[in-house]
Amino acid sequence: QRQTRQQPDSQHPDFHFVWSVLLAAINTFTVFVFPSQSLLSVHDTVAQRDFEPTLPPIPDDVLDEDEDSVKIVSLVKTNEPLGATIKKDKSTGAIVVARIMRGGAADKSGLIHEGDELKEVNGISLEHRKPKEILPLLACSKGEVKFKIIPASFKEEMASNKKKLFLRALFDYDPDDDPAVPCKDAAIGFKRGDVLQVVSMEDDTWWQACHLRDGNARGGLIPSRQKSSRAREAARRRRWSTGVHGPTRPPTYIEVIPYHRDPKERHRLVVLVGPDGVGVNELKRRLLLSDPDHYGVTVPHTTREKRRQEKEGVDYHFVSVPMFEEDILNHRFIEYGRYNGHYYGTSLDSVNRVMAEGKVCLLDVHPGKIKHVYTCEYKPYVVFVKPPGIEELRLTRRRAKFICGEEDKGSVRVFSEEDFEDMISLADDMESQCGHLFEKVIVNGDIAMAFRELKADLERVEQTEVQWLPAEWMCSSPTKARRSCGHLDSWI
Ligand SMILES: Nc1ncnc2c1ncn2[C@@H]1O[C@H](COP(=O)(O)OP(=O)(O)OP(=O)(O)O)[C@@H](O)[C@H]1O
Repeated sequence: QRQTRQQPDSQHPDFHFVWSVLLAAINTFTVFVFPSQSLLSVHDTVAQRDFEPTLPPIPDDVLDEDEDSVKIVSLVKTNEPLGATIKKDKSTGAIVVARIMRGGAADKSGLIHEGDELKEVNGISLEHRKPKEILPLLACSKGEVKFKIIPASFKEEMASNKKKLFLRALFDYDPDDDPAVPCKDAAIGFKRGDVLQVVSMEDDTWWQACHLRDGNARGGLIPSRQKSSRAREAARRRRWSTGVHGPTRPPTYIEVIPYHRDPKERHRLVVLVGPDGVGVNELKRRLLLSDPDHYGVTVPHTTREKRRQEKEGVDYHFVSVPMFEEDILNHRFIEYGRYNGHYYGTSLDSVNRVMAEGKVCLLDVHPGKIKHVYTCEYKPYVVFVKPPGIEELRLTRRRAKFICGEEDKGSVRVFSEEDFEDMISLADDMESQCGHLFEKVIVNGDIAMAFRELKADLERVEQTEVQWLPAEWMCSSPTKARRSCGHLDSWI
């Protein structure tokens, strides 16, 4: 609680304000004004006796105004009129202060302004009332008149907050390498993954944004979505002259919003994706071994017979074909398939089970299946495991063996040159089609280095105070959606 006393304003000698500002958790503040000389002397006596003004209690109902900042203004009625007019806002139906008469009581108090929304008078709600019904309420009140208002200034601030737009860049940008930038000094560079606050989108081709990491950084030019999308499309065409990559536009920015994880909340789901044989399983295995109490993996479902050494719920959930098919129909699988005549699949329930144990669930799926968990419920942190260049693949995988696909009936063999080429080409496809979903890219050259980088990154994510999540996840919650979405498509 903060208390200040203001000296009588020399321009308005008949007014003296005693301000009691109660700062409540939701930015609610209460202002009381006692506008008369006689009241001033009475109050001074009280104040001298008590050594400090006593604070009036916070009205109980103020805290219910979850979303808005409410101001309570108490005016002691004199013979003087308030000196304000009110009207009904046509678009919202709210009662707002239309005019403040110069020199009138409202003007002198400095506490009621044009555009302020009147919510209540003396505890009576003004909702659905016409202005002419409100005037008698004021006329019949005696002594103190208490107004509950939403200040226009706060409404403006809220409106501007709603427009705050944060984007995560999905590509690296260096103005020095961009011949099209109108002024290199006015532009800012960024790396894929950086979060930028967009401050102006007035120009179609060059937006203004600042880096979030540099506190009070100045805004600089960044290529707009339209601009960067075209530039990246052209670059991609230069790399692949054939049209094999289809018409998908390269991702540019994704709209994000801040998220503070409560320690009581579940951990984010960690999704590992990459082309076959790149090392997703190897990295998952190493993570599990490094901290089995902290990391967990899903138990798959299968319709094949249980083998003697296998345990139900540990190696697999063994289920019948009709049960499996029912789960397919009920969309309970993130991914499923048939192998050697049997069904295998990873269910959402198995993910939930690991997460409910308080563990970080490690899930590896085909990138096309990420959509099943791309929600606020799972808040997936998607890591793309990428192969290094072909030289490094040859060097690092000399002794590695991998399990081949269905055609070879699961045989184990060493990598061929063709495997390496396929791995690189598949990784390129994945990146161009799903790159906007990847929050981290790990190049798996040296396995020990890749593992260290992955582990450190996952720890960093857990410890980071503010994480930036795609705004589209929050659209399922109406309150948050109203705050964060609506001004742009979620990924742009
Ligand atoms: N960086 C690396 N250096 C050397 N060998 C590696 C490296 N990463 C993985 N391997 C080896 O490559 C083989 C394939 O790896 P892994 O099984 O993890 O691939 P994967 O991405 O899970 O593919 P799949 O889903 O097809 O099994 C394994 O023998 C693994 O030990």
